Amino acid sequence: MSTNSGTRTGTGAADGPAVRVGGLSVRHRRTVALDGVDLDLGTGVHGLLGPNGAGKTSLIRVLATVAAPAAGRVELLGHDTADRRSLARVRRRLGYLPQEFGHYPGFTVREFVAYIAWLKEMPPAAIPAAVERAVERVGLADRADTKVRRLSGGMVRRVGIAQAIVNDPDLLLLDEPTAGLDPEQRVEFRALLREVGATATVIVSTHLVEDVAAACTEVTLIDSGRIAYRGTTAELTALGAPDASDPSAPSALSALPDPASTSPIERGYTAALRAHRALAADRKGAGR
Ligand SMILES: Nc1ncnc2c1ncn2[C@@H]1O[C@H](COP(=O)(O)OP(=O)(O)OP(=O)(O)O)[C@@H](O)[C@H]1O
Repeated sequence: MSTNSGTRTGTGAADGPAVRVGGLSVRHRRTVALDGVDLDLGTGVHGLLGPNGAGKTSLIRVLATVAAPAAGRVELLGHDTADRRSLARVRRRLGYLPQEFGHYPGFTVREFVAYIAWLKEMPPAAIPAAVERAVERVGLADRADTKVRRLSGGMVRRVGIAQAIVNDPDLLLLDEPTAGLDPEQRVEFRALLREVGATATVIVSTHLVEDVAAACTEVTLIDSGRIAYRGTTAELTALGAPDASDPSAPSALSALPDPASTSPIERGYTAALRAHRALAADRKGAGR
């Protein structure tokens, strides 16, 4: 199912979706990065796709509470983020890997992840075991005592993932997490995502549609600050290979990329984007 409303509720969360966003607008000076976005996201792994500059990072930064919206309502884990008093409570239950991941190169892997656990106000007695588990889950157990400055770029990225999951977050936000990971690590990482997404709400911004195909239950496609498509991964994939006799198939599918050089989900992505842009152009033409 595809919808432009962006409304899809949680899967089984008794207390409602972890993320509820209404009329969200984000600006960077005169640039409108997000324009009136409505979005509910519940338990599961959600892929956030879209072209460069679509607004993915802007959305993740607001959900991570590191940037404030220009307008709209953002409710995370049942708390309105406009209420400054509830922010600390929300942040304790958040995990966030920024696109530009800042770290302390002089810390060892273990020290750095423990430091983040402390910043997240985890009970001190629980920190050592939580750090070991997080470091192990990203495959860095044998590097736990290595200084971060001595790690490869992909390993540093994995430290970033470890610090994001150390507190077993209920809401995990990952901005381009697989950038720099080798194929073996990407496969492991996808398994980790699915594991975390079984009980938490995971939002992954990525350019790699194969990551989405392998790890995400649902996809949100953003284009020029608006929700262009929402659906399950299977639905987006099916959009790339429609039944030619289906009269409801969007005309945007008529000239999809060559199947020999693209995967079904890549074609689905292109189809969804084109359909959204055609609709937006029609609306603009009709003055709506
Ligand atoms: N600090 C900033 N100052 C000015 N404009 C910005 C800033 N950050 C983002 N923008 C603009 O906001 C829009 C959305 O950017 P954003 O980084 O959210 O997109 P994105 O989908 O994450 O892109 P990418 O896939 O390239 O990472 C773009 O037009 C971008 O140029």
